[in-house]
Amino acid sequence: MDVVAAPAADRARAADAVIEVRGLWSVFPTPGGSPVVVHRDLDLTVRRGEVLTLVGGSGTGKTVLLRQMLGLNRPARGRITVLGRPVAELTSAGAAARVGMLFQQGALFSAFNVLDNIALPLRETRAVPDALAREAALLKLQMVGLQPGDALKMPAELSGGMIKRVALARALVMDPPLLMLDEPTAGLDPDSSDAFVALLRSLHQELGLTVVMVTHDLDTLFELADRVAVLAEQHVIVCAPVPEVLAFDHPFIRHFFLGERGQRAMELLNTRRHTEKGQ
Ligand SMILES: Nc1ncnc2c1ncn2[C@@H]1O[C@H](COP(=O)(O)OP(=O)(O)OP(=O)(O)O)[C@@H](O)[C@H]1O
Repeated sequence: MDVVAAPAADRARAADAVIEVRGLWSVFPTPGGSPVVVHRDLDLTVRRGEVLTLVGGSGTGKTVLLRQMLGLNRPARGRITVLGRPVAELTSAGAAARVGMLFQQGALFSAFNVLDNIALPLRETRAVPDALAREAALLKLQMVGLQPGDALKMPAELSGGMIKRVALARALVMDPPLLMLDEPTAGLDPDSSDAFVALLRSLHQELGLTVVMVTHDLDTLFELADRVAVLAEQHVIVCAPVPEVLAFDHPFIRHFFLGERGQRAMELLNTRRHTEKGQ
């Protein structure tokens, strides 16, 4: 029985995987010195429907890994598949229909108004008439909590929180099943950050998205993450729900989660959960 059951379980797990990273090596040359190995034989699986958060010390290669999972950086060695296909295919036209990306700074085009920024990925594919692209962009504008009256505003007129929302609407305009977020709350004040996290949480639930997120912000992590992948010593040392990660004995984990900052964030989260339960 076991002989038959094992491959079936493997197949089920593989079908559940939205991103698979196997045996990844990232190596960068240094001027005049020996090359820097950022990732060494790194494995990671992102499961359908989860919010997976990447954490690690500065320079451990979180952004490089995110860029590789988008097909923007080529690894020195290893295999990455996204939605069952080699990641290299993501650089082709129409990739925005499979993966939406929210870059750290929002990265809006300053010469385009809000609506045109959101519609851009749809227009680039030339797959739909312009009127439909505008309609889809307007729908996404409202989905991220902006008003129709914001459509004609220019990026320079927007607050930091609004820029993030426009960038999120653009990332979602082609209804991709997978969303990547690089430091989604960086640069936002605490209120805007809380509001943006609440928006991400409700969109994740409503749209059934799979989300990969890099963040240093513990409030954001505790609110959103189903699992946390910790990068250290050039690979993923643990990938699990927060309680299991906390039980993993490693200096980075102790410093990141259990230092003063981590204790504060956890207390805040527990108080919030307690209040929500009482309502
Ligand atoms: N194109 C490149 N050429 C050379 N080195 C690079 C390149 N891109 C990244 N690196 C190096 O790879 C390492 C990992 O960088 P990365 O930006 O992924 O770190 P990170 O974990 O995101 O750090 P942080 O938390 O500080 O943003 C760094 O040492 C960086 O200098």
